[in-house]
Amino acid sequence: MILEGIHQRSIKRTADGAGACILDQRELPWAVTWVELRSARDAEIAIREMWTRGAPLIGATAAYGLAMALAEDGSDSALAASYALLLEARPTAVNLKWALDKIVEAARPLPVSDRAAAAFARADAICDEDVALNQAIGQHGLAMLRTLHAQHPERPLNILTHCNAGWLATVDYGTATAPIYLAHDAGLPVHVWVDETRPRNQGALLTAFELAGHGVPHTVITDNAGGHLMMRGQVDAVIVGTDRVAANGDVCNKIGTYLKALAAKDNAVPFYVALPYTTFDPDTATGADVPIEERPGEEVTWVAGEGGRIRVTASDAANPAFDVTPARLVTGYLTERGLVDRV
Ligand SMILES: CSC[C@H]1O[C@H](OP(=O)(O)O)[C@H](O)[C@@H]1O
Repeated sequence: MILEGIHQRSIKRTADGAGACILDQRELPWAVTWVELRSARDAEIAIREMWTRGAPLIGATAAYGLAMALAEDGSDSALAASYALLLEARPTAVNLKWALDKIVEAARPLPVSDRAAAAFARADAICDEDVALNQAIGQHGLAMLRTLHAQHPERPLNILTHCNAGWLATVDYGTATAPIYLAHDAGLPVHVWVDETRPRNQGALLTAFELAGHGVPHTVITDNAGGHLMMRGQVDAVIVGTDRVAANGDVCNKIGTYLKALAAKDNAVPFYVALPYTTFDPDTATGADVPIEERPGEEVTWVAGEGGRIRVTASDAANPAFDVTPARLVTGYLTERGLVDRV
């Protein structure tokens, strides 16, 4: 059965306060399965195997993972080992290192006996802040959508999005989806073209789940249809999330984003990137310097489906999980501080 999901917090402290609960997103939309993480290793596995994913949510999950490590062993050596373990879980989303560094900053100056409590409190604050950041992105995005809709008040606004940058990629609300949720709730008529986003289909499986749950009109499309729709004037704006924006404004995001940006440029469709400050990486000069995760080829040759997975080819497969969209193709960056044309 295909379920629908109204937005909610996608990560929570366990009832005993000693762990973290996450949704196992590999099961969506067929099942809503909450999983308890009880150690840094649990968190590392959940991130690496994409039980939980999305740049800000990866950061929040790693933050709790490091807090759990400190509860087990608060020593400097254990902290360093768990930091390294979690940092290696996935290389591209800068939020992972950002969150781990915040936990170290909060805990390391304290006596060993006080470190775990401070780390859990900081992880809680990272989650609360992410929700507020995304709500602010949503408000600024809503203003932008109102301006766009004023150009075509007679019909809904058609927005195209890629992958999942929704509440399932963050602690709540999402980044690219926050303006969409707020527009829908404010009565601004919107329709979303949802890129399926091969090979893991985060769009078809997760974004569709989210939008259906919120009652937002949407249509799932193949990744290759976006350019055609833009050429036919059926896309008013593209809004995507990001895993890392470099100092020069280059945007690293799910594989296929760059091709959408090229099509948008060619068809004069505004291309917006929604991000909180935690996804901006001033220490990485350009997109060329961002580590691009290479995931297992099996994600290309096997397809997840209700009741299991089917193999679609016996061939080898390459699976770069992200690409880089040059800043020159970005119309604007939708941040918690507003819509800016450069970062
Ligand atoms: C709001 S960040 C969402 C970002 O993360 C996704 O990657 P993954 O599903 O592999 O974690 C994708 O790049 C989204 O744009």
